[in-house]
Amino acid sequence: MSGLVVEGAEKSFGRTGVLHGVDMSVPEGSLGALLGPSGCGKTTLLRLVAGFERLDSGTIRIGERVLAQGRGSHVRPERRGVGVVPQEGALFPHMSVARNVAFGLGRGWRERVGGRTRRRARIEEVLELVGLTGYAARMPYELSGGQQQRVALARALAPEPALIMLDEPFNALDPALRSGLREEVRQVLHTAGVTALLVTHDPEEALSTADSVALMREGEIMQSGTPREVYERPGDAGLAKYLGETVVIPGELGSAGVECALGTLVPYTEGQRGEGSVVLRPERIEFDLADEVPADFDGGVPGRVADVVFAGHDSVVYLAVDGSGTRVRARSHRHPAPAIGARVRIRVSGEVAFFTGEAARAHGWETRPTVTAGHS
Ligand SMILES: Nc1ncnc2c1ncn2[C@@H]1O[C@H](COP(=O)(O)OP(=O)(O)OP(=O)(O)O)[C@@H](O)[C@H]1O
Repeated sequence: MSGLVVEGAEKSFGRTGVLHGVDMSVPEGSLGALLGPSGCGKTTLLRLVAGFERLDSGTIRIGERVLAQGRGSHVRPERRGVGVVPQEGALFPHMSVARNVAFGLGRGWRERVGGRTRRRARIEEVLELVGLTGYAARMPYELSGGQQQRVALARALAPEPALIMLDEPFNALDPALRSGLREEVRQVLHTAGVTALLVTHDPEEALSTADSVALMREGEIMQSGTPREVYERPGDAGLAKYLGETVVIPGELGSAGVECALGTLVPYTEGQRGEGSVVLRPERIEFDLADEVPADFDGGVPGRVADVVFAGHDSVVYLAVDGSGTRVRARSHRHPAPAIGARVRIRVSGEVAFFTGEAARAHGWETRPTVTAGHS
């Protein structure tokens, strides 16, 4: 295995502790995302891995090759075999695309093979990889923002690095371009088979692009896993809210499961017995119109449609649970959308999160609308 491994990384600037024992890994040939809100320490970790900053303690290695260990051992950035695609303005404006891409190719690449230099062949190879064959003679100002980022990626890939890091690479692009380029970059990295780390504060970007996600908060990795694992099984309420829309309702954990307004639900968390918060995704709340349910069906809880909001490809449906004063937000693909006032039976599919104490708090860094059950 020669993926990236970070163990116990600590870093302070003066008296300000920024990283507090970061453990993270990206398996060889995969794309990992380092995801967290602004100021949590992502750039600091990227700079430590690239060798632009020195560790206070901990280890950074690629496979068995140690790049940095504590304050003592520090391989110089140019010897690390780590490529970085910076945020924006990444290209040298006075150099052609070919010269930009060739920038990191040292002497070894001047050797001639079959009548042309390895350098020339490599430039063509990486430009083809990023879909820019024929652009070698162009100047950066002749390219769109998306094309410039693809050249920056080609430049980082050219010297065949052991690791490539992308620092918020899509930030400067308009949203319409972003998702297309993300998908292209994902494919280029997989085709190249290079180990890569995407640094971003955008949950959707991390979840849709990476093979694995490490969630950073205040200088610590709070949770790591596949995008599906961290989205479906967040480690606390704050992480749940940061990663997507949530429904939060009060509940109590007993021997049969969590008792709450939506019935007795099965928790995946190992919460303590007693009162706390049930946290789930709106798309896990399902409902049937009461007149479609057989009279003897007693699953779910009864309620009514309190409101319906058109959301393009689906609808947001607010459901009021009978006798509890609880209103929850669900999503529905029904056409036509259910009528306001319609009687329903509400069910929850799968397991839910149940958090108590500190884990139930939101930490105030969620980026998405939170729908806490209100009273109707
Ligand atoms: N050279 C430095 N000297 C002093 N403080 C620093 C230095 N670099 C970073 N910091 C501090 O470390 C903290 C983390 O910064 P960092 O840039 O790593 O966060 P980030 O998660 O990358 O944020 P962003 O997404 O906004 O770039 C911040 O409080 C920042 O002010």
